[in-house]
Amino acid sequence: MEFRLEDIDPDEIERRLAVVEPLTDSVRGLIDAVIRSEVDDAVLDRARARIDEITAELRVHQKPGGYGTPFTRDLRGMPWGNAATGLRNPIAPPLRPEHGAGVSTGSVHLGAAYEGPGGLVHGGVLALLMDQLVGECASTIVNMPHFTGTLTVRYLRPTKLGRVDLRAEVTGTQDRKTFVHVEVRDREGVTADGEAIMIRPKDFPGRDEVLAAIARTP
Ligand SMILES: CCCCCCCCCCCCCCCC(=O)SCCNC(=O)CCNC(=O)[C@H](O)C(C)(C)COP(=O)(O)OP(=O)(O)OC[C@H]1O[C@@H](n2cnc3c(N)ncnc32)[C@H](O)[C@@H]1OP(=O)(O)O
Repeated sequence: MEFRLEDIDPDEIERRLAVVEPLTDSVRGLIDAVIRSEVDDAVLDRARARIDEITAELRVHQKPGGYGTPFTRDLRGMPWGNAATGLRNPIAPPLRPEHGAGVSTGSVHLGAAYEGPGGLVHGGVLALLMDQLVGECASTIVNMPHFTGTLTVRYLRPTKLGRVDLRAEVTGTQDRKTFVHVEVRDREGVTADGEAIMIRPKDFPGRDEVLAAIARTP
């Protein structure tokens, strides 16, 4: 877990998102089209060549490693490379969690890119989404970043591709540990649930900046 302060204002965040969110959405569309296209091999070959050209163009100037977790002085997070929520990550569905009193929720549309057994959501994808939501739930409610120490998942019945809703709730805290219950539903009801033990790490890169930003936020 590495946090990095990036001192930009809300207008600059919106400006960047106005450019990258449509790009990310286009690539999500591309991923879905590659999986489901039934065009002939020549068309697929031409598509590959054009995609390779675009990839080369984007690689001219790149960050080393991952995108990281920048945040602003007023603690607005920009984890745009995150595998579950990243607004610059076409692999992310993306989950957009909302946080209330002790509860976090989020809904996603899981299409062909998230399939495990035919027509059903991959169990690892559900664990990914649960992991993210319990992480944000514990971090937001206790107001400090938390790592997942243990996440136990019970797959109760198959989850159909399509709309999936998640809900996480803090059930207790003990020193640096926060306990979170999480549930997943498809259109027919609960399909999986989980229990997480979230740990507030003693130290992590950017900790002092995060603490200063928390102190500044009302
Ligand atoms: C608004 C403010 C926020 C700002 C906004 C930020 C938002 C931020 C959102 C982040 C959202 C991320 C969402 C993605 C969630 C992931 O994906 S996190 C990535 C997956 N998890 C990991 O990589 C964790 C890897 N493990 C570790 O780094 C370390 O083992 C840990 C978990 C930090 C614990 O290390 P530690 O602090 O040295 O632990 P330690 O002192 O040995 O033990 C402390 C206590 O925890 C218990 N414990 C330790 N390890 C475990 C374990 N694995 N399982 C259960 N219990 C354990 C110990 O038994 C001990 O309990 P007590 O004896 O006190 O009762």
